[in-house]
Amino acid sequence: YPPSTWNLSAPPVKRAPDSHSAHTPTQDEPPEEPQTSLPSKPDDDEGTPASRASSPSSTPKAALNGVADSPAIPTFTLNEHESETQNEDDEDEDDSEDDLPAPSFPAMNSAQRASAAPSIGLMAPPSKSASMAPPPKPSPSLMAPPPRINPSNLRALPTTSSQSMRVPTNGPLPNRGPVPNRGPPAPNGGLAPTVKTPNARGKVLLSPGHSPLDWANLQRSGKNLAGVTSLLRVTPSMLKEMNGRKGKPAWSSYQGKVYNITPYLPFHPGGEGELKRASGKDGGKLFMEVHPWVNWDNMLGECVVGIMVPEGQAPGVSSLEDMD
Ligand code: HEM
Repeated sequence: YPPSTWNLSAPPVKRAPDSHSAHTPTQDEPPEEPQTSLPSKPDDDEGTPASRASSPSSTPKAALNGVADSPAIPTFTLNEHESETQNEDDEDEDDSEDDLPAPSFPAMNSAQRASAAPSIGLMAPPSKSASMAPPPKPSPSLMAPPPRINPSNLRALPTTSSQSMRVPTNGPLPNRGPVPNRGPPAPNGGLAPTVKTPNARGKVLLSPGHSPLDWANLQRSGKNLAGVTSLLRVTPSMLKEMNGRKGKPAWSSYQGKVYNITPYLPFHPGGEGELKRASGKDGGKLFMEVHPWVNWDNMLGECVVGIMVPEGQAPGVSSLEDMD
């Protein structure tokens, strides 16, 4: 830091108490003046020492006015390098340095200037409007939003095929419309069942102890639900006689097997009357029209009587292999 230069140009006697502050010399000046005088300083540094000494723009106006009018005001010059050069050359001529231009601040060899970019000293200071301007905004290219991702690219799974594989959850289920062959079509276009049942699906209110769970428990109870001691060869005439009337059991065939549906009548969710319609004959068609999703053989597995055989064959079946 240039204490020697300061001592040469700033009289300590008339210095203000806070004159040691670096900003003191410029406080007496209009704020615009340093900015107007500074631009000429780098050019002067590049010029010859003679031109710098004679150029009024080589020193701040404070120095020009202060030296002439008020020597008590410390002045500094931007030609610090020149002053130091002269000091090195003429160290003994301390008095002659009073005529030198005021030292620059900060000094050319100061840490402030050393830390700054080398080109700063050669660059013109920004104008007042430029110094007050906000920082430049990033270019639009930097502020561009990220590219939008097409939502269709996020889902690789096909939607149409997966949806087509789904079972409709709130739509009408297949074969859950009105029970066929049960009267004229409904006035509303067949959306509601024509059969008067306690609910829309034609289910009936089962008596206590006849729930599906009760039927399952009954099948596991080991009771003889078929009503026969051995599997029978059932002819069509035999099946027709077992229609549930006159104290006879109700038999019904399904896919070549004959079942005793009598014990299941009070458990049938569709009601006894509906189930009796299949008595004494093949009930497969009615069954499939109403509820093809129901597993007949599983529901009536313990009610198997025998297999259907052509008319004229001897009744009685001795083994299950014949049924399969
Ligand atoms: C003998 C064999 C049969 C068995 C094991 C059987 C079993 C069942 C079962 C488990 C249900 C309830 C279905 C459900 O909740 O999804 C049901 C309902 C019903 N069944 Fe049957 N059924 C048989 C024969 C029949 C026959 C022959 C008819 C008509 C001629 C019939 C008419 C109905 C009706 C109207 C319902 C109520 C509507 C419905 O649940 O969708 N069933 N049956």
